[in-house]
Amino acid sequence: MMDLKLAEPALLRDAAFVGGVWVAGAASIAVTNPADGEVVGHVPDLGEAETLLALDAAVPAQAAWARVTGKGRGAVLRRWGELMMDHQEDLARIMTAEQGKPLAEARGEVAYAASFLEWFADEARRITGDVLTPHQTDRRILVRKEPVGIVAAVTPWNFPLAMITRKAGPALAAGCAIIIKPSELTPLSALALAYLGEQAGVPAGVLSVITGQAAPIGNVLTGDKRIAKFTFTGSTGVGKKLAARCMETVKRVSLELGGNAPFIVFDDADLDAAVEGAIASKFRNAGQTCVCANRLIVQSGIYDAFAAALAARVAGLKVGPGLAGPSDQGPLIDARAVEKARAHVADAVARGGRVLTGGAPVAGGGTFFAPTVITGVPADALLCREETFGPVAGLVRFETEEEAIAIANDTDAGLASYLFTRDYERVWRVPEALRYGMVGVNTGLISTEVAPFGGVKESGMGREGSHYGMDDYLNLKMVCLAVAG
Ligand SMILES: NC(=O)c1ccc[n+]([C@@H]2O[C@H](COP(=O)([O-])OP(=O)(O)OC[C@H]3O[C@@H](n4cnc5c(N)ncnc54)[C@H](O)[C@@H]3O)[C@@H](O)[C@H]2O)c1
Ligand SMILES: O=C[C@H](O)CS(=O)(=O)O
Repeated sequence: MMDLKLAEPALLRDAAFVGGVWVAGAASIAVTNPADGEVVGHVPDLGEAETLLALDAAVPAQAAWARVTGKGRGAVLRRWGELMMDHQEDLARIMTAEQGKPLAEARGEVAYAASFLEWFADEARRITGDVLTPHQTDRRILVRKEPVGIVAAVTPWNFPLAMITRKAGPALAAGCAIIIKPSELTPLSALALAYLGEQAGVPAGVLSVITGQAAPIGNVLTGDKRIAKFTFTGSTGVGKKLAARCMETVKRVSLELGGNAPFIVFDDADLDAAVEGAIASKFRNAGQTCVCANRLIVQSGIYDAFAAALAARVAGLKVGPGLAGPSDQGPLIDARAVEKARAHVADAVARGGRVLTGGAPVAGGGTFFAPTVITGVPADALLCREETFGPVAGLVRFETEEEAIAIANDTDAGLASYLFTRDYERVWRVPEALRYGMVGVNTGLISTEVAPFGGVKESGMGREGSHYGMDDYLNLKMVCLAVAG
């Protein structure tokens, strides 16, 4: 088993957090490092029974938590975020070991994840309602905002901490309780987060983290009527299936699903800025982010210069295990991810694409794939139709702005999109024409706790982060009072 060299070894948990109790369970699941297959730790293989225990504990705990003042709830969230930053290095080492991202990226994610707890610590005291102008002189109308109740959350492996705090932050700020099923690939980060939440003063039952087989746990989280809201971050296919099941008990549902981001470079773009933006957007987390540039759509006049400059930068990216020293890119999460990247490259080449750099798995073990640039990619290649979720940049050529927008919008996804131009009218015109939840203009990095994150079309519903992020965890209650006229 790996020695993570943690300053606080207790952060590496081998038990799940069920209703305020650390539960070991009969069987366990090994968590392995994608860089070399070494065992990082073990977590309990829990199921329906333990999920019901968490839910039984959540019912009274949530009622009590909702009676705490917003200021009181905010103080616990703020302390939780502070403890995350106090343990930033340990949390980053656990994350890199189980997910693979370079240590510098993992440190960044710890800070990004903590920023949601800090943000929603403040939102907790700003939950306000309305007093409306009545329709009759003998009536008074109020609108209250109340916590939805018990929340179930299912989260992915690619951002093992941030995708949890982006939900737990607003949920606890609103006065909800939350039961989280993290990805079976990265449960150790989630359990370390729960350990710090307990230390921060999150009451027993308000937070549970259940590890184990997805289906039996998910059946309770999507089917039990005591759960008022279900929030999912993950692939579009799984999200659709789970959301459908939630409708049997008409739960509130928010979905953060897959993307297929266009990255449009116009002739008038700043070439260096566009190349750096493409590196930041395409190759962060080895291309395994939902907002990665998935199609680089480049105008003819700048195409060759952009392709050459991008390929030169990509060829210089250092690939290696995240805990073995500085690197720009770690392994992909598993062999299936490597195969998907390989298939997308093969399809693009079969359709006339030319590999300028990379194009294949890196020899020598682990699930490393060389950062890749391919030119001459047709807009209907697999690379453009599917979310690659790997370090492969395919360049599509276009002539006119109308053509670029048509190519960009030709997908069922609608999460993130990007454009690089120095034409100030185009800066307004093109974002208005793009059918996406988010648009980056002259930047490849758009994610922040202060802005609403989310998609349209089949990329999901609801928003996470910003004051908008509270809406999914609050119900509106109208009160109509008869008073003497
Ligand atoms: N929009 C966003 O904010 C966002 C953020 C991160 C990742 N994603 C998307 O997530 C995907 C990658 O993450 P992934 O591979 O973990 O996705 P995934 O859908 O395979 O898994 C996501 C979660 O769902 C769980 N799950 C799978 N089947 C289940 C079932 N039957 N019942 C209950 N839970 C079940 C998994 O265990 C995991 O915890 C990509 O498509 C990416 O775009 C989107
Ligand atoms: O993968 C999706 C995440 O939301 C990525 S980000 O760090 O929020 O951009």
